Amino acid sequence: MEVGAALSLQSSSWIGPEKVGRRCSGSVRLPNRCLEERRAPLVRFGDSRSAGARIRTGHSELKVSSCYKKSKGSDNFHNSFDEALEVKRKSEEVLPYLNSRCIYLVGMMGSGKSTVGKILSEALRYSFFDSDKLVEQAVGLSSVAEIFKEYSEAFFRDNESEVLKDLSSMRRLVVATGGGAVIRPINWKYMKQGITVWLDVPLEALARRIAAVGTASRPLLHQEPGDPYTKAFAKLSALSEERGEAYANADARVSLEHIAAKKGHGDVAALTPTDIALEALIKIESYVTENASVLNSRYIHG
Ligand SMILES: Nc1ncnc2c1ncn2[C@@H]1O[C@H](COP(=O)(O)OP(=O)(O)OP(=O)(O)O)[C@@H](O)[C@H]1O
Ligand SMILES: O=C(O)C1=C[C@@H](O)[C@@H](O)[C@H](O)C1
Repeated sequence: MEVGAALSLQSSSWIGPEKVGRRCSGSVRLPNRCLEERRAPLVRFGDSRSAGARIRTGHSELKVSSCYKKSKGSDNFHNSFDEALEVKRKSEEVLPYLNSRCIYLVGMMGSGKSTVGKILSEALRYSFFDSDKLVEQAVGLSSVAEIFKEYSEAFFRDNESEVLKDLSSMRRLVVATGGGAVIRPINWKYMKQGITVWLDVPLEALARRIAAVGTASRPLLHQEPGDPYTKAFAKLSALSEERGEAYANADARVSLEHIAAKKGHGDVAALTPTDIALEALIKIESYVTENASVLNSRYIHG
C-alpha cells in the first residue's frame, strides 16, 4: 500500500508529542544511533484504522494519532458554528481539485501555521504534521532550541530538508513548515509537490503573539537582550527583510491585512484562525482551478 493510501484511510489526525524515530541527514556528523536508523527499511505501515498508526519512510517513522484528541483544542479556534460550517463547506468544494495533494503552510515564526494548519487538516480530513516537531523527533531532542544548542542551525536545516523530502512523497497532509524552510531552494522542490501557502502576517502582530508566549522556544529570537516584544520585533524585521522574496515563491498568499480590510477590521488582531483558514481555502481554490496544467506537470510522484 502506498503512503498516501495509508494516510487516506485515516480521518484528520495530528502528530503526537511522542518520539517516533530518529534521523540525521547525510551531510553532518552523525551520532551512532542516527546511522543505524538511516538503514531503516523503506516503507512500513501500521494498521491505519487504529488510533496510533505508524508510518515508516526511509528516514523516519511518523506516528499519527487519532483525530479525536485534536478536536479538543481546535474547537476553540472557531468563533461560531457558522464560521466552522463555512470552512467545512469551502473544504468540500476545494477537495476535488486538490487531487489529494498536500498543503504546505509557509510563513514567519508565529504566523499561525500550526493553528491554521490544524483547522485546515480537520476540515479537509487530511493529516496534520508540524515539520519542526518531526525534526525534533527524528533527532531525538525535545525542542528546536536544544537542537540549535547541541548541534547547530545548519544541522537543524539539513534535517529539516530530509523531513520535507520524506513528506513530499505523501498525500493528504497539511504541513506546518518551519519558518526558515523557505530559504533553501531544495525545500521548494519538495514542497512544490503540493500546494504552498504563505501566511503573511504584519510584523507587529507576529511580535505581539511571540511576546505573549516568550521567545525561549524560538532560538533565532532568543539571543538579544531586551523585552520580548522589542527583541522579537527587531529580529523578525531582519529575518523578514532577508526572506521576503522567499515566502513570495508560495503558490498562494494569505495576507491578514487583506482579510482584515475585507471584513472591515482596523487590526488583524480581530481575525480568528478560522477567518484565516477560510481565506486560505479560497486562495487555494483559485490557485488550483487556475493552474491545473502547471500542477499536473509538477507532480512527479504520480
Ligand atoms: N489568528 C491568530 N490570532 C491570534 N493569535 C494567534 C493566531 N494564530 C495563532 N496565534 C497564536 O500565535 C502563536 C503562534 O501560532 P502558531 O504556533 O500557530 O504559529 P507557527 O507559524 O506555527 O509558529 P512557529 O513557526 O514558530 O512554530 C500561538 O501562541 C498561537 O496561539
Ligand atoms: O524562522 C526560522 O528560521 C525558524 C522557525 C522555527 O519554526 C524553527 O524552524 C526554527 O526555530 C527556525
